[in-house]
Amino acid sequence: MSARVLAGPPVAAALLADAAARASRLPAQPNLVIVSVGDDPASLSYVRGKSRKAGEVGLRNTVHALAETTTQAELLTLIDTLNRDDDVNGILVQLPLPAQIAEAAVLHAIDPRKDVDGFHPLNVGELWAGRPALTPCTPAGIMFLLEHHGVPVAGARAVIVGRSHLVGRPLAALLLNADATVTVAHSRTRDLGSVTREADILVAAAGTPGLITPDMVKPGATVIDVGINRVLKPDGKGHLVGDVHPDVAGVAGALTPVPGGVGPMTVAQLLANTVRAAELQHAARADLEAAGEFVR
Ligand SMILES: Nc1nc2c(c(=O)[nH]1)N[C@@H](CN(C=O)c1ccc(C(=O)N[C@@H](CCC(=O)O)C(=O)O)cc1)CN2
Repeated sequence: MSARVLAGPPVAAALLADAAARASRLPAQPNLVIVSVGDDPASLSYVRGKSRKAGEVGLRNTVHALAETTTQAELLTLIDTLNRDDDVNGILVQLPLPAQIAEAAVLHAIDPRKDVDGFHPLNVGELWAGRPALTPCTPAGIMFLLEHHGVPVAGARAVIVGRSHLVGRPLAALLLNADATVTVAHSRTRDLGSVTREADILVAAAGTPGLITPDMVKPGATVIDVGINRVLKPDGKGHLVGDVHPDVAGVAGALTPVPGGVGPMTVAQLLANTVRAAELQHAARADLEAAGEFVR
């Protein structure tokens, strides 16, 4: 028997349709600013994809493509300008950044109300406290995908392989907030297979091609593959493969493909977060106006 395929694009389309409908009810089109630094081809391609999709759902957006040699001070100056601009609802800095720029300094500088990536410590703290927050896009997209496909989360044993700030850690908080019993495994976990075999929901986010093999999966489990690994196959061509070995399809109950699984959810969730940020900013302004406060 082969696992049910949890395809991303139709679910991403549903999320985008909802974001577009909510955006159309706002007094102004939400405005997203995307900042990239350097020439990494994959990053530039993700940025183009985000900008294109934003336009498709009716969001205003601007891309600042900065040179590889950009200094941290220059990037922080740009972020300060964007923070102060009331017409900007969302700010995203594409990762990774070149070595001369400290990622934490940049992510901490973004106004948490415009932090559509959900990486600012204030948003991270709210998420772990179980309160509403702007939430990192890949983990939030995975939760939407699970819900859309009717995968039960409450009471499920969830195992995440990978403890990154982009995926593993925030996804652990989201699954915990949704009443799953969560284990985070990583490169130092002993006997990884004995841990992963416990999982009703297994998330592979380690960045290691084919790490999860059929013997590591409980029969019938839902397996979410977050890996995006570019490898050279024997045919001499470059291919995109996940962290989950293809033979896992014979054991799992449901499986996300790579490509076409979690990746499209990341972009859709970014645009949903941008609309959410705009909604919250408009509501805060309306509250101030109702209280007779001066609003710029
Ligand atoms: N500031 C951020 N930087 C990065 C994030 C992020 O969420 N915020 N995530 C990743 C990259 N990423 C978005 O930025 C991203 C990765 C993959 C996809 C995607 O649609 N993948 C496709 C395959 C695309 C291909 O052929 O390369 C798929 O899986 O089907 C979208 C966005 C790191 N940086």
